[in-house]
Amino acid sequence: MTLILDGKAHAERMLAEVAAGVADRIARGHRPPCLAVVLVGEDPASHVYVRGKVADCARTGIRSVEHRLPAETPQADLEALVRTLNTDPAVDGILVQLPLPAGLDAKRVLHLLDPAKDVDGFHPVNQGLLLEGLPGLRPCTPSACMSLLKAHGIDPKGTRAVVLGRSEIVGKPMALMLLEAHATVTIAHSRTRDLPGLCREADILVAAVGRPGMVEGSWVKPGAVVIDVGINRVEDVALGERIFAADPARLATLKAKGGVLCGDVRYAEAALVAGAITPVPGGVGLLTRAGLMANTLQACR
Ligand SMILES: NC(=O)C1=CN([C@@H]2O[C@H](COP(=O)(O)OP(=O)(O)OC[C@H]3O[C@@H](n4cnc5c(N)ncnc54)[C@H](OP(=O)(O)O)[C@@H]3O)[C@@H](O)[C@H]2O)C=CC1
Ligand SMILES: Nc1nc(=O)c2c([nH]1)NC[C@@H]1CN(c3ccc(C(=O)N[C@@H](CCC(=O)O)C(=O)O)cc3)C=[N+]21
Ligand SMILES: [Mg+2]
Repeated sequence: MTLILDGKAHAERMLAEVAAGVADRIARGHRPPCLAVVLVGEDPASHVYVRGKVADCARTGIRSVEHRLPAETPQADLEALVRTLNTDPAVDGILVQLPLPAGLDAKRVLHLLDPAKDVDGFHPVNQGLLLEGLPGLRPCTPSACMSLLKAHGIDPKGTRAVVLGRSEIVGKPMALMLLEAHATVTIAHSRTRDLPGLCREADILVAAVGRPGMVEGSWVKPGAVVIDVGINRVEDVALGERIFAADPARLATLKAKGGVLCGDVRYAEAALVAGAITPVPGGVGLLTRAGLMANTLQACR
């Protein structure tokens, strides 16, 4: 039997814990934690994610303040906003939604953040603390994945872990956290040779690539734990017919609605082989949001 690692259920547990922490602070006379969300431009997916984050704030008692800027905002104006939020004592956490519109330099903005308010864990100081194995604000997606493993009694110690993707926000920090948990970690990327063969050696396989259905069932070692971070919208029916060969319901939805969400893993195929697997949607995405709430409470404390 394949264990479905239910992100929704675990996100609920994480949110309940944050809500209790917030309530406790308020009961002790503190103001609620406050998260400032900076959203530049009109990327529809970013708007959906930000709406989700604001909803999670409301649920946990965290105050959220949205700053929406037009896509044409000059770099200097965005940086001025970040400086203002850095020094605003009413703001505990700052999230600059990525990707930024073309023409804006995300790295410069992230380096400017007060590390103590960097609830995404993207500032070099927080990255450095993670590298050193010290406490700090850690990236939400990989920490939520670790929390999900822990909640299901899955201990990475001694296992072979393969992380597909080496981005600053998912792949690299995920690999560091698995390493910290005593896995033997391989990081793969677009230049890696024989990806299928490498994946077949993984006891824990994390896919964070951004290519719908890239990981086929035949790439998964029997009994492996599969964590699918990818969130991709598939609209192309020809692509859907390939990646959803084992998933007629998903293919039907794609045809009926003109689009469907899909991870980097072919869920229906992989679930037949894996010992445990996260679905998309209903997996890591919701946990990332819950992780952000936990980081905001931590930043406030
Ligand atoms: N669930 C959640 O909360 C979140 C989900 N995501 C999703 O996760 C996915 C990855 O996001 P992110 O890390 O930001 O992506 P990036 O685009 O920043 O990085 C993608 C990584 O995948 C590698 N890659 C791309 N194509 C291939 C290939 N054909 N074979 C092997 N490796 C490949 C790239 O390699 P190289 O470095 O060589 O270019 C790169 O390291 C996306 O679908 C994104 O939407 C992201 C953040 C949070
Ligand atoms: N500064 C910054 N921090 C981020 O954490 C960040 C970001 N920028 N840019 C984009 C990625 C992506 N991301 C997701 C958050 C929630 C879901 C989520 O809630 N997913 C649900 C619903 C998916 C849907 O309906 O679209 C699910 O998987 O079930 C997904 C993806 C955060 N990111
Ligand atoms: Mg990226």
